[in-house]
Amino acid sequence: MFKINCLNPVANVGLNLFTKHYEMVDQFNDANAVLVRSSSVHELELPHSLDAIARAGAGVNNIPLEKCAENGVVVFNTPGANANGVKEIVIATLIIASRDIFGGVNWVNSCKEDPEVAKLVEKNKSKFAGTEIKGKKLGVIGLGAIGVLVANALNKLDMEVYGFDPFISVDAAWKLSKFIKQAKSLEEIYRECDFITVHVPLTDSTKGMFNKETFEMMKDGVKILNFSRDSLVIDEDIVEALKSGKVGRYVTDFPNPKVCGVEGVITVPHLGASTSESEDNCAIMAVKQLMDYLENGNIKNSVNYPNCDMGVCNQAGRIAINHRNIPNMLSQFTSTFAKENINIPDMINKSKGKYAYTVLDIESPSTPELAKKIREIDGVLKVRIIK
Ligand SMILES: NC(=O)c1ccc[n+]([C@@H]2O[C@H](COP(=O)([O-])OP(=O)(O)OC[C@H]3O[C@@H](n4cnc5c(N)ncnc54)[C@H](O)[C@@H]3O)[C@@H](O)[C@H]2O)c1
Ligand SMILES: O=C(O)[C@H](O)COP(=O)(O)O
Repeated sequence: MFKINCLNPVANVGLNLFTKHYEMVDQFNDANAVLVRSSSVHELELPHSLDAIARAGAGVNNIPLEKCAENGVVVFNTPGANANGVKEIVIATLIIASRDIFGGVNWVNSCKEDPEVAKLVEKNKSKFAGTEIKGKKLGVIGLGAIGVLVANALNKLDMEVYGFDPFISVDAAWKLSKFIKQAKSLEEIYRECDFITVHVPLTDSTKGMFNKETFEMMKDGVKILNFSRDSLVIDEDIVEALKSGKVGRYVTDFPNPKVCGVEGVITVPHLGASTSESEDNCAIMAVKQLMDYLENGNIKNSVNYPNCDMGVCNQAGRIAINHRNIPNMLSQFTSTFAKENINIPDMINKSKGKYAYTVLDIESPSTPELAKKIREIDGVLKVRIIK
């Protein structure tokens, strides 16, 4: 029986995929696998029972990836599963940011008792006039699952779109419209664009990428959309830039006390992926990935271990080993089986950075004694008996 803990509510359509071999548990400490959305895992102690964490979503900055890898805990996310939800809210708020729609709506609400409201509207509407997005330059930073959809969609709405992503995947490049202009540097985006939308993960290198110096390079009145992560932007600097008029509007999905209520800021309560379609997609993908890992040892869409697919085991035994990516591991594994006179008809070994993963199919059922012998090899982080 596999024990599953949910740190956040996850859509039922995903949870319903768990079979009778799974049990939902309330405690993180009892779990073999955990489903999470944006709750932080950083403060939690990882129990020995824990084999995997699946982030039903894209961003994994709420999970200690290295600590998990060191403990043989595979972390998954669900690439692209909520990208359309984010694309749609970016389009909506980009248009909202180009006109004073919220200002106008709030003003009309404040006139609701006035019987002359219709006349007042016609007299005052010019105060809330804006500009169209057609023909304006949009910079899309990060051309992954979301960035590509955003770039293509807003180009179809007649914006002149510039994309920047030095690490663009082949897959994303295939999906990108030929009408998207390739910016050679971030500076080009900053200098050229009327609107800038950012779709990169929060990492040490992207943290604080929007700051005093970068705002100075931008066009006066530039409108910035952040549906990625709070800490990509230095709050004090953007508040200053809004006050001076350097930045015209700042749309953020990550409200915090420094930006809430500041004039020119449009705060959205982290709604990018909060559509039933995105929530369902993420839950289904996360649960399927967890089940395949727990039942077969296969890894798909992990952010701290390599992908690995051995299919379903049709041998007597299967053993899965999370280990360091260092010399001489494979020979130690195979010689352990050789000493027991156990044949290995099939195996796979993959690595990702400092970590590696090996799955061995063997001609006799795996035993706890065998697993213990493998676990004692220096560099082994976790051993699981799959069969
Ligand atoms: N607001 C929401 O609800 C919501 C929903 C989904 C994702 N997100 C955030 O959006 C981010 C992107 O999501 P995604 O699904 O598109 O991820 P993704 O991994 O498909 O794409 C990220 C892209 O950013 C690029 N990149 C990385 N560093 C870069 C840099 N310094 N400059 C330019 N490009 C860089 C990568 O090459 C990749 O193509 C997530 O990491 C998450 O933080 C937010
Ligand atoms: O990274 C993500 O996928 C988003 O920020 C969505 O987060 P959520 O699942 O908490 O809505």
